[in-house]
Amino acid sequence: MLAVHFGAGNIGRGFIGSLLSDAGYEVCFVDVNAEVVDLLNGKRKYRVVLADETSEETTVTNVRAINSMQNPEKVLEAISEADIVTTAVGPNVLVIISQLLAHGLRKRVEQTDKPLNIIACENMIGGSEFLKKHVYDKLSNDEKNKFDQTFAFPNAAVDRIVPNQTNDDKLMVKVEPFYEWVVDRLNMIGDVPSIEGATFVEDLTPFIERKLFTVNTGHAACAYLGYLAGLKTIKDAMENEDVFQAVVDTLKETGAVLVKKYNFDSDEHMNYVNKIVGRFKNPHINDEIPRVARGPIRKLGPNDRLISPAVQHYKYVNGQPVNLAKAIAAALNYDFSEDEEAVSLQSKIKEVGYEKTIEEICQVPKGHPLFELIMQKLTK
Ligand SMILES: NC(=O)c1ccc[n+]([C@@H]2O[C@H](COP(=O)([O-])OP(=O)(O)OC[C@H]3O[C@@H](n4cnc5c(N)ncnc54)[C@H](O)[C@@H]3O)[C@@H](O)[C@H]2O)c1
Ligand SMILES: O=P(O)(O)OC[C@@H](O)[C@@H](O)[C@H](O)[C@H](O)CO
Repeated sequence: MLAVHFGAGNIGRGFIGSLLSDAGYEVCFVDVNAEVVDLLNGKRKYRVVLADETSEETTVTNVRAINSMQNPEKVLEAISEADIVTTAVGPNVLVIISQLLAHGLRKRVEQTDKPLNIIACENMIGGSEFLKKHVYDKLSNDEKNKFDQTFAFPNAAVDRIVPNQTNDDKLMVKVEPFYEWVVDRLNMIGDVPSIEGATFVEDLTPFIERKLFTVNTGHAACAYLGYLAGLKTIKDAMENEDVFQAVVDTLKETGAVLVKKYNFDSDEHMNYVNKIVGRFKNPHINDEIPRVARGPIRKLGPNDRLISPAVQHYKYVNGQPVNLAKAIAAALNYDFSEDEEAVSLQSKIKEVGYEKTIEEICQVPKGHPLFELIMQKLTK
């Protein structure tokens, strides 16, 4: 069995690649990082180390890699032979890989009608659907019909904190022990694969919203408020009393939305929240704030971890999402000079002001109560 996985980065090697290899797949990574590709092809294995008191180590074997810049035709071949395709490249890069994927799938349908699932493992709602849209934009109507019979793009939620790696062994990945991979079973094609550690569910929406609006909202609040407080890592920020309290209060707001919307048991949800807060405090992980804060324009988008739960708060809960608004204001002020999106966000604010930026990037119109609340937090 062959798995083609786009993105041999933190989550690609540290989570998805590792689970797929354990499930018996040969994992063929596709990446543009020549160093990582060459190392994977040289060693054909890498180490995954748990970030806890055990430092338990496993070796992921049966792996290889293709440099998609140098050898795009090899990627097409691999896609033709694949039993599953997965990605963990970041939402913006999905648009870029959709070109090669479309070519690969075209080549594949000429050779076989074997069904194939393509699963985007990104932190976004509807990631695989988004990738499908970009692939389908490149197809004729005939091709679209053929693809509909053969390929599926089930959405997924992925959860495992994998910080940026600074190990001497460039392939080794240090990961937290916790992980969760949930895939939308109803939108799959063919047999559901047997992958230990992956869960296939009939309704993904509660899972992805619970994950994104708890783990990622909490993470984002911690990172943006921690950055403004001059702190360096997520753990440092969680040790700061004000940031810690703001994270907990923000998660109470998203929790209220989720409990009401999905009828979750509120005690069980609080246990979930407490577990996540514990994960942020993991002393064995050195997760720097810029990794978690990366891409503030994406994170301030209307369907992402800050704006979506804040807007939904008005629908499902009485009262105002004051803590979410505080985190949104902190995100708007994120000015880290090494983050491209932070730089363009700040120049946009300078050029058109906060009001237009909130309307255009967050898509919260003037007149919406959230708009006023964010403006209040910005001037405080
Ligand atoms: N790290 C985590 O804790 C974590 C957890 C859950 C989900 N995710 C999600 O996984 C995705 C990847 O995150 P990450 O932390 O692994 O990032 P990363 O930067 O470590 O990995 C991304 C990889 O994609 C590669 N890449 C870039 N352009 C490419 C292209 N055109 N073709 C093929 N590969 C390309 C990069 O070289 C890199 O190896 C993101 O959507 C992120 O939100 C991350
Ligand atoms: O990957 P991003 O940029 O969407 O978000 C940064 C972190 O919050 C994220 O990578 C978490 O570590 C991960 O989602 C945990 O499962």
